[in-house]
Amino acid sequence: MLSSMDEKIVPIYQEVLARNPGEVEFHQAVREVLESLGPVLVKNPEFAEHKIIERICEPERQIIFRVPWVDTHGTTQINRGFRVEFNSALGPYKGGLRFHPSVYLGIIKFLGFEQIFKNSLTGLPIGGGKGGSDFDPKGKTDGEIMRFCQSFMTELYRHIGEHTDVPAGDIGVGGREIGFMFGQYKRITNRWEAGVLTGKGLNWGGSLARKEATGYGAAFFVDEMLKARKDSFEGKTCIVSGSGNVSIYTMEKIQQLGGKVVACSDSNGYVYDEKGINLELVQQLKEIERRRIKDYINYRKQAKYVPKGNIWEIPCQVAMPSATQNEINGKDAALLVKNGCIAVGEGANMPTTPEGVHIFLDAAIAYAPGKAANAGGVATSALEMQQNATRDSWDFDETEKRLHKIMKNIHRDCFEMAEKYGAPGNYVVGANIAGFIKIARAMLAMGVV
Ligand SMILES: NC(=O)C1=CN([C@@H]2O[C@H](COP(=O)(O)OP(=O)(O)OC[C@H]3O[C@@H](n4cnc5c(N)ncnc54)[C@H](O)[C@@H]3O)[C@@H](O)[C@H]2O)C=CC1
Ligand SMILES: O=C(O)CCC(=O)C(=O)O
Repeated sequence: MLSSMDEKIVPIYQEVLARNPGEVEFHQAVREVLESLGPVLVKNPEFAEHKIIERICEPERQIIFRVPWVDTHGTTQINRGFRVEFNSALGPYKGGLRFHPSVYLGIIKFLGFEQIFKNSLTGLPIGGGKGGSDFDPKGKTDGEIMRFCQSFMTELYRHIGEHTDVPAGDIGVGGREIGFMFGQYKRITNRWEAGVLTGKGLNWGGSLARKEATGYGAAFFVDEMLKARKDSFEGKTCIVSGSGNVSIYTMEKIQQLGGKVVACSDSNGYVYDEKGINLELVQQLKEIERRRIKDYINYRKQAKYVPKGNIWEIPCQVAMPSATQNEINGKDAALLVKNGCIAVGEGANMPTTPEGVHIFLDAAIAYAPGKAANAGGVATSALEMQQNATRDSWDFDETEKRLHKIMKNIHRDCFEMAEKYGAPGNYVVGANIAGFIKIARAMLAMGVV
């Protein structure tokens, strides 16, 4: 248990378990939020009276659809597509699309649920949603990726729009996939509607700094936590798991802030480079050539590759999990703390198991949950929507400056809310309550809908 759940909230959680059987990741995400909300109901009994928590736990709409496509051998393939439109109290549904073989409804619902609170924390007018497919992009040709994306959009297009629901990328969905989906949306609807997707290419409606935003934002958030403890990244040894979009730009910003990243990974293993990870090499291997991280050691003699290794065994002062859910378990968390880790910032969504979170909180290290630390990505997506709506485009520095300010504000709100609710330094409590209260007030104002 992270902490005990308020007795008024226990039946709500039990109802969530009964209504959503087998969706373990969704249960985990709901429980983590509900465990923080007891004191909020004491101060705001109207939230209980109007069943705000029960309503937030039930998606407004869940769409599941067939995605048929033809592979390079002429064989028909069938995948399943999802879009969960979770909560639109604060704005159009907003959240990424994940293409990964592990995707099923429970994963999309956990991500969509997290997204509601994260988007609220940004202070920008965006509701929460998430989507994706069990399609595996690994090893597919560009032609196969294009045909899959076109088929996916051939159903999704009728549910999305700049004022309705605005998807973006997540695991397995980057600039290439967003391009194919935008092209198909434009073709079907006969509309050049920039605001329907974010993460677009820079010469057709995308925003500078969106690609970097999640990673930069996560590093900014950790920098704020360190500053609150009169410390900084300067000279710190850091570990960043993954080697995709979030990981690469987390590493870049850590290096700019004076930290030294010594290891990163992919789903097959990790590389350790005592001289510091060479980012240009990782970008070349992963972003351009789409190769495995093990190839890194072919170009850096002192580096070593550990197949199936556990990256959290490497001693570090700052850990930033940036790959996938539940990648840090209780044992990993205990080892990190024992090895001298003083700060953990989650670039990924829910990368730490409940046991791991409990260990970080008990050890009183600076621990930032994903819904706060990785909010810079979706925040910059909202900035992309602002630029699209005004047919404007800002330069990199301007956009990064806005991102930085948003992350500082999220840090301040979480920090102050944790203090106000009697849990100083607990960013889990701070993020859950700060995110929840804004949505709850909006839902109350809008009546029973
Ligand atoms: N792209 C975005 O803007 C945002 C992404 N996130 C979260 O960040 C995480 C990473 O997403 P992206 O970087 O966008 O995806 P990506 O597809 O660009 O990269 C994912 C990376 O994680 C690695 N990976 C996957 N499973 C792994 C495992 N079991 N062990 C080690 N490495 C593994 C992959 O090899 C790849 O390097 C996800 O949890 C995602 O939900 C959160 C906020 C925004
Ligand atoms: O930019 C977006 O809309 C979504 C980013 C995302 O998927 C996330 O925050 O987990």
